[in-house]
Amino acid sequence: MKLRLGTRASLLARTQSGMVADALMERARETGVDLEVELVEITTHGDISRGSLVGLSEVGVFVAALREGLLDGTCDLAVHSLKDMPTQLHPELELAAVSAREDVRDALCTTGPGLRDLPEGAAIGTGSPRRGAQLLAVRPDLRVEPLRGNVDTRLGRVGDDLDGVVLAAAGLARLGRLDEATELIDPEDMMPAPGQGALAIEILPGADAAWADIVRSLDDAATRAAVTAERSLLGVLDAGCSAPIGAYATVENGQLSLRARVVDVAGTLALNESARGPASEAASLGRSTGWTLLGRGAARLMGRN
Ligand SMILES: NCc1[nH]cc(CCC(=O)O)c1CC(=O)O
Repeated sequence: MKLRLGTRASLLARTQSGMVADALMERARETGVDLEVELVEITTHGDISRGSLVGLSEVGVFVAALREGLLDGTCDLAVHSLKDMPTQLHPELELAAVSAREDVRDALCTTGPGLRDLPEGAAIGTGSPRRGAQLLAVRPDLRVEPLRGNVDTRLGRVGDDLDGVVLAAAGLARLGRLDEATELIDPEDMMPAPGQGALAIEILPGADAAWADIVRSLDDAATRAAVTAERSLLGVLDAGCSAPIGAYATVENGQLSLRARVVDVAGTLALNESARGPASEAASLGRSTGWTLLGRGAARLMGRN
């Protein structure tokens, strides 16, 4: 049978979607299921909008159009960067799989120097308040400049009007351009975004076809538990991918370790929390850590009240 996989049109999105399509066809071959997967490009509001992420009122703009494609039958499955998904799951869709995570770190791309040896006052591009604030926490002298556009456009500005840019290592890796990272920033210096580096595959719920089970077999339990904790925390803080919040969970022998950080956009104040517990309790661990951060003044730090 032939499946239509809905994807955003950017090179990164098509590359990620192509990897999922290949993985599905490989699994199908292994299990003797006849399966072909073709990419269907769907244009999203997020690809068109030019403003900074902060200016976008809707959380998950990158995701909404793909979901529409699923619901109106344009595609059978949709691949999203999990980082871009709203913390609330869609009530009419099934999150069938969370893929094994790529490198979760943020990558600093410069003409040579690392974060600690950039020249005084260097201009670093990022549209993310989370990245901007954490850059300033390490190097208060840096100039954080707004940055949008696809990976190629962003990298093209390094050594042009910017001294560097910060991008997700996962995106660079998938595009085969990880060698352009000057430094993979230690999560202690730059806590990644909740869900960074993982892909999500959504389908219409309850599909009992053989293909749906193949999609579900791509799920990586450890990654799912980790991102569940991170996203539950983000949900309690009532925030999305443009918030100055980092969270990073790992799972080892069924034990989940979660670290989280809320920063003010100036990078002068930060709240750090960590928690450990069974991976099976991922959601409640994330929520309770979120409540702890709120109790310590996270909302005020984010400029809410
Ligand atoms: N918000 C855009 C976005 N969503 C996911 C990724 C990277 C891939 C990933 O995190 O899995 C990116 C680009 C970036 O942050 O540099």
